[in-house]
Amino acid sequence: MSYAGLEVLVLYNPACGDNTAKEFFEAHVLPRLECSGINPSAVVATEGVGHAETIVIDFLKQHEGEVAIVLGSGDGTLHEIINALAFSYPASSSMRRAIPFVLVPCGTANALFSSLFLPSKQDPVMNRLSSLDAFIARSKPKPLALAYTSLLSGAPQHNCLHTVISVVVTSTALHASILKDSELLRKDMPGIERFKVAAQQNITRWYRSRVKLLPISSTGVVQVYDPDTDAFIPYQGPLDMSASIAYFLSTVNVDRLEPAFLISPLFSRIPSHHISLDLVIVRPERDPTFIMDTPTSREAFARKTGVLFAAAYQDGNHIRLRYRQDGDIGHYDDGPTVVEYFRCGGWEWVPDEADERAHLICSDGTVLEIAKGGKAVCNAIAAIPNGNVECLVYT
Ligand SMILES: Nc1ncnc2c1ncn2[C@@H]1O[C@H](COP(=O)(O)OP(=O)(O)OP(=O)(O)O)[C@@H](O)[C@H]1O
Repeated sequence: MSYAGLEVLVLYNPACGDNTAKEFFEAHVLPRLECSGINPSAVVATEGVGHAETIVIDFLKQHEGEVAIVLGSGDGTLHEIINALAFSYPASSSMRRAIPFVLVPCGTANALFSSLFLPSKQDPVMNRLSSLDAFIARSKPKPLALAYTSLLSGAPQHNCLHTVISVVVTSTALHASILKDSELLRKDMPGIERFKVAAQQNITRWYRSRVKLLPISSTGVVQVYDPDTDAFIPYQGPLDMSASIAYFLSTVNVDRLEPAFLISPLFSRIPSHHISLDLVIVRPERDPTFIMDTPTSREAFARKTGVLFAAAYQDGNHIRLRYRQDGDIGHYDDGPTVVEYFRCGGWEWVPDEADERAHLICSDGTVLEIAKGGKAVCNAIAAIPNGNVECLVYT
């Protein structure tokens, strides 16, 4: 296979994960490219937040032909780049460009990489080079699905104040709180343990909100996972719910947020044939022993959330947990599921004005805030809306 005419940008974030991207690129990535006869047009290290966007946009302006981006980072840097392609890349009606990414996981969680590549090789270095090897072998890159979220102002106008695209996760509630608080711990805890510490800090919070589930646009249906049949079935419940919510998280492209934390395991086990996202919700009010929202009931429920997370680390087993009549949770044959696992076209989240933490929203680790009285609307989409760029990944 020839690489003639292909312009390769090698880009890494030296500050992601445990700060070793530079060493990894110098020791493994650059030599491998050289051995394969691929001479990058540029090798650049990011210098701070937002720098990756500028580098990529400038590179694309300078190189109008076929390109590939070898990216050493976590999910956050990829998120920055995709949002720059969506919102800062100049519109050109004449040319639609494919931007394939070669992912070299150097970040903290690397959710996308860990979902795409299950560890198959003995050698962890070789595992990290899997996307690079696919690129060198010139395999066909596959398109990335996206979730498009609009943050709207309050009624009656509902003006769009901000839009953001996620390539991994869009969440509110506990996960958004974890991401907000874990960032403060990054310096002392470069690894995934900071997510666990932040989870403990937030485990007793509930979030008051109105939620609307949006159907998959090609079928008009919202699906829910049925553990009895181990399949998705049409959801017959109300699409609109007002509730206290402990956990609310949707994913595209991934079944996990960390190599072992399979929060949306059905993404890979029961693949969707439509443009959709997987949505995991935990509403404590489904607990048969729930009477009212008090500090004591939140404390008691926090233990169940702990069990649920532990099960997510055990091959995504949380989706089969059910309540017994006495409120105990386990892998029982009947009883309400602890998790509601939906496959839908999107969702709306309208936080209760008085609940400040319910206004947080996380998009691939970036935490944003919904305006007072406003709402967030998230939709699964196949491609960047301006239609100029298609994002792909070598697998
Ligand atoms: N030189 C730099 N110094 C400090 N921060 C940087 C630098 N370059 C990029 N960044 C920022 O680092 C942040 C984190 O990067 P990234 O998401 O790639 O890694 P991570 O958070 O460790 O991994 P993950 O998202 O998989 O958990 C990004 O928001 C990016 O803007």
